[in-house]
Amino acid sequence: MPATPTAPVILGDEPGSFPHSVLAERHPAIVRQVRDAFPYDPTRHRALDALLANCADGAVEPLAATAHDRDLWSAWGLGAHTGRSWYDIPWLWSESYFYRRLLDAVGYFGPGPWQGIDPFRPCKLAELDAPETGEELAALDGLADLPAAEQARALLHGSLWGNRADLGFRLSGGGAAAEPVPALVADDSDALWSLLPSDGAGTLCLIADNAGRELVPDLLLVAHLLERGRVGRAVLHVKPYPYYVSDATTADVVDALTRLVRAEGRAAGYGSLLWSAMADGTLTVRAHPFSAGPLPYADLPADLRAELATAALTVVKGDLNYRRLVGDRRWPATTPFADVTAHFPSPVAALRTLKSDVVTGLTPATEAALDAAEGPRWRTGGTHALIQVRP
Ligand SMILES: O=P(O)(O)OC[C@@]1(O)O[C@H](CO)[C@@H](O)[C@@H]1O
Repeated sequence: MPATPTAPVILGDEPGSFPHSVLAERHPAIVRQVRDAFPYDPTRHRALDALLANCADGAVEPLAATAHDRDLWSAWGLGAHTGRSWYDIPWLWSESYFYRRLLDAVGYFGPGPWQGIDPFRPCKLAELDAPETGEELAALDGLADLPAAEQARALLHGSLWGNRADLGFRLSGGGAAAEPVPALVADDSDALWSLLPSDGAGTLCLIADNAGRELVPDLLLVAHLLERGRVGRAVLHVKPYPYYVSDATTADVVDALTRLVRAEGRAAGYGSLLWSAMADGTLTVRAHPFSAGPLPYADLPADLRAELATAALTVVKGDLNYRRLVGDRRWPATTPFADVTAHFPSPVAALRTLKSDVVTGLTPATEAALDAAEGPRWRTGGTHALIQVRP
């Protein structure tokens, strides 16, 4: 195994593959869903219809000359990809740019009356208001009598499996499937805990994924670690604008915290703790432009790299962040996780349910058992999860 392994970058050009289906089916479905979610005006409808026609069959179009982030996207490869089919360029790039174009179509970047209106907010709020969220918060009270290590484990698993609640995934996947066996295809959780300094002074960075029913357990985990003095400070990285349907933005953090403080019992306590932690700087929210960029984390910009380098541990949540962490490539599943994350500036833990083909760090026996039991379905079904750590 070379020190820096490589594998072909995933494109969306293979009919019948999962990436192809996302471009050909999921993206048009998302445009239709967004068009129905708001009483948009004729201009917005025309723009959404144009995107609908373009995204499944057309070529990548440039941003307007006046776009505030045109230089950023140029630096991220827009010039090279303009005019090419959405299917023939890196899938990660196509997907990210699709969401950027969708926000253009709904007028998110303004100027105009739709500026700043998150087209996915109704779905995110519905999740926070769902009875299941209330049940999960109430279940927190039942943890109080457990030994500390078991409480921490339960909250870690809550955050991990919270990743299954992904609205984009549900659009085409039809919801979570039956309980997986084995559920965890890799479990480095002991290594994860060992990375938190015993003096409790370390900084935890959490690169968040989805809002709603994933962000709530993420916040509970952070609150628990702060409350127990396992970490001295936490930094929550969210997206600077709506992305991949349900990805968390600062507004979603506010909604989730509001939901927590209005809950009862322990959930409310954790909500207050986090609210105060934000006020005194113990908990910081960051929304770096790169967080919604189309590139892998190997290409972190210098400022974000330097910031993450100060963390005792960075927890990277979710499927997309996993793809960006290890590189969106056709890795053999047994490629060592440590090799493909060697570029990352701090010790790193990936918490992810499997919703795309990319996977690394499996043992040959685990891969063979999964293939034998399910064929390729285990890779994308969201029924399996992993906790992988590179110290
Ligand atoms: O990052 P998340 O929320 O866990 O998952 C994002 C996701 O639904 O979107 C991609 C396909 O569009 C896949 O990587 C994955 O299935």
